[in-house]
Amino acid sequence: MDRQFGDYQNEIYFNGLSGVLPELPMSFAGLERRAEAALPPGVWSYVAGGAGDEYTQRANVSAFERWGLVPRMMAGTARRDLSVELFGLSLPSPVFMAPVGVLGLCAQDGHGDLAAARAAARTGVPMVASTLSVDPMEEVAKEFGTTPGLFQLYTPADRELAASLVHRAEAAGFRGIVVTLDTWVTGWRPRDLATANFPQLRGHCLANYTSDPVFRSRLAQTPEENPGAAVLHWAGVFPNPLGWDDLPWLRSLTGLPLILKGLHHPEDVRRAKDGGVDGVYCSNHGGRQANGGLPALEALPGVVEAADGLPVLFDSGVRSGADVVKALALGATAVGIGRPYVYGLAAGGADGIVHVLRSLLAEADLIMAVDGYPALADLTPAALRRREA
Ligand SMILES: Cc1cc2nc3c(=O)[nH]c(=O)nc-3n(C[C@H](O)[C@H](O)[C@H](O)COP(=O)(O)O)c2cc1C
Ligand SMILES: CCCCC(=O)C(=O)O
Repeated sequence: MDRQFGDYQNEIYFNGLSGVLPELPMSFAGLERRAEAALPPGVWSYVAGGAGDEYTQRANVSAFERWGLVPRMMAGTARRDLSVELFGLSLPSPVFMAPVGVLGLCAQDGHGDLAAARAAARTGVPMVASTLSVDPMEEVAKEFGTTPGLFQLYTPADRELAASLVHRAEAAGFRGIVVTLDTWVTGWRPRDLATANFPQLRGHCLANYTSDPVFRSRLAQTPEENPGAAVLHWAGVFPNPLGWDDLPWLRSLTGLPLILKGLHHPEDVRRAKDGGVDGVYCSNHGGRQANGGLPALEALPGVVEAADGLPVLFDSGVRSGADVVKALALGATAVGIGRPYVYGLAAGGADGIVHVLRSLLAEADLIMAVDGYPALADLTPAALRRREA
């Protein structure tokens, strides 16, 4: 993104900033309210909720308040450059859509995965498409346009099925495989336990499995004939606690960039690096898996140091352009947006996602302009001060 200072104000007030819709809220709090009103209660509580009393989920967000960018003046920021090279891809900005299962259920037409892919095409913001989707990955990938997409793998215990999912992603044109390590079993999520509706929610998001030749070959009847048996079979192969011994096998599955999601400990980052991954992804799954842990942002500097030059993706708690800038300054190569774009989807479909992404990027760009950091390379830990609690 290369913009002239002042563009946003002119566009927003006089012409409308492309993609930013006056009828949708500009604040995260407003979006949250709009999404809650738009979604069925069970879907809302699934998306908005987290593990335990949601302390970690809240701490992910408040962790950003402890950091502040130190403004620099007369820094020649009339033009900024947010473009980034990642895994050999040239991206217009260092922002991506984090993988979200059940996206399909957050769209009025039931096709939220396709909506997110269309938003990726319109904004250049890549989508990491979840294994758990309403539409099969091949259909999702068709909507990406020229924006690259990544595939997020939940690694089933059935290795042939895992290989099939990865090879389908390669064939469909995905440009990287993100293996999520922290959700081989679902965390303690009181809101879902109370509504007890999440098995049904996930049952709707198994298109990547029910369309898979290996998965289908394991069933006595087709998923169309006996959907219940297909869901049960899925529930049997989903839980798969991977060990470091599995990394050579994972690595052997694909020549695409391989990224491990859920890493916090520097020792884990070093093991991943030694195992030949192309990137590490620091995330605590938005506080949905284990409560009581530190905010993901606290782990980021240690992950960056251990990654020692390997790209570091980050998510968990990013709610604004200011948060994006802070995560970049703490060393993230690219920053994942989670719940905000899901709320945009619920509020306004693909247009709602574009609205959220464009607003976030406009704010990040303006902060770089106003605070005197014209390039991503200028955003280093030295640009930040930490406020004690
Ligand atoms: C409703 C929902 C579903 C999610 N599904 C997945 C998923 O399928 N795969 C995955 O790796 N992460 C999943 N995540 C985690 C996100 O990728 C990301 O780590 C998280 O949303 C970041 O936290 P935040 O949204 O609070 O910023 C999901 C998150 C939400 C909110
Ligand atoms: C089994 C987990 C499914 C999707 C997910 O990752 C989430 O809800 O956080």
